[in-house]
Amino acid sequence: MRSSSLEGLFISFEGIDGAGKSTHIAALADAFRLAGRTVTLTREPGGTPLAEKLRALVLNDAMDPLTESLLIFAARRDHLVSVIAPALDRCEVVLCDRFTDATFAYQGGGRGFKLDVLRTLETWVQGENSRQSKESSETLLQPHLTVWFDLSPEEAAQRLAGARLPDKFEAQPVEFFRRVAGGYEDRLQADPQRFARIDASQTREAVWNDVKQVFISKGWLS
Ligand SMILES: Nc1ncnc2c1ncn2[C@@H]1O[C@H](COP(=O)(O)OP(=O)(O)OP(=O)(O)O)[C@@H](O)[C@H]1O
Ligand SMILES: Cc1cn([C@H]2C[C@H](O)[C@@H](COP(=O)(O)O)O2)c(=O)[nH]c1=O
Repeated sequence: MRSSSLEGLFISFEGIDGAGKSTHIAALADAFRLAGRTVTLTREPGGTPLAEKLRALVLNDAMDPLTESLLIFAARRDHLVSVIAPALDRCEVVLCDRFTDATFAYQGGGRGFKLDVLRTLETWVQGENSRQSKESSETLLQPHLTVWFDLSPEEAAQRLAGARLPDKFEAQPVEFFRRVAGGYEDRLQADPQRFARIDASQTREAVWNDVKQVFISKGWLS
């Protein structure tokens, strides 16, 4: 496979827990490497030593939604300035397992936390000197593409049942994940050009074909 562009590419992967993101991110990384690109494979919350410490708190400790949102955005800021922005400046492909859409979906949709506060945090964290060379400080640094693995909460719960010990979010009821999915839908409606929605209820092979097709149609893989 050949990649047609040597611009930095920032791609995020989203979906409720168990939707099947992780299954395909590693395969995409391989496809981009085969195309001659350098890939930074990372995740949120996490991706730096500091952000991974914050991840452990967010995934395991009880806290109110504002505390949770502040910790997630603090982790994101550290991740952006020390990993994502430098990789984009080196024209790498950044594949990020979750990004800010997850905060709007989980904290905004799932927890019902104030969207205006999340928007303010998004502007602070992604707007200020996130990237040195290309973007102006007034532009929010957002993924070029967000791949949303769309799966019903019931199917996702079935896939996760017995697969691993559930963390704080995975232990939430189906109704929570219905609200999370609603949060993703709202983000897609607000910025449809950025999103590729994948029917994640298909077989692994069919999902992979759909994911690959999205990247081929953009000219990023062939
Ligand atoms: N298309 C599929 N059909 C059936 N099972 C699948 C499919 N894709 C993935 N799985 C299985 O579902 C489970 C969840 O997949 P995976 O870990 O990739 O999801 P995820 O979206 O990364 O979840 P999380 O965000 O919670 O880490 C795994 O056991 C995986 O093997
Ligand atoms: C980025 C982000 C994540 N979360 C939640 C979503 C998941 O339940 C976990 C991360 O686990 P994964 O196995 O790595 O997907 O964290 C969140 O609530 N808010 C966020 O912004």
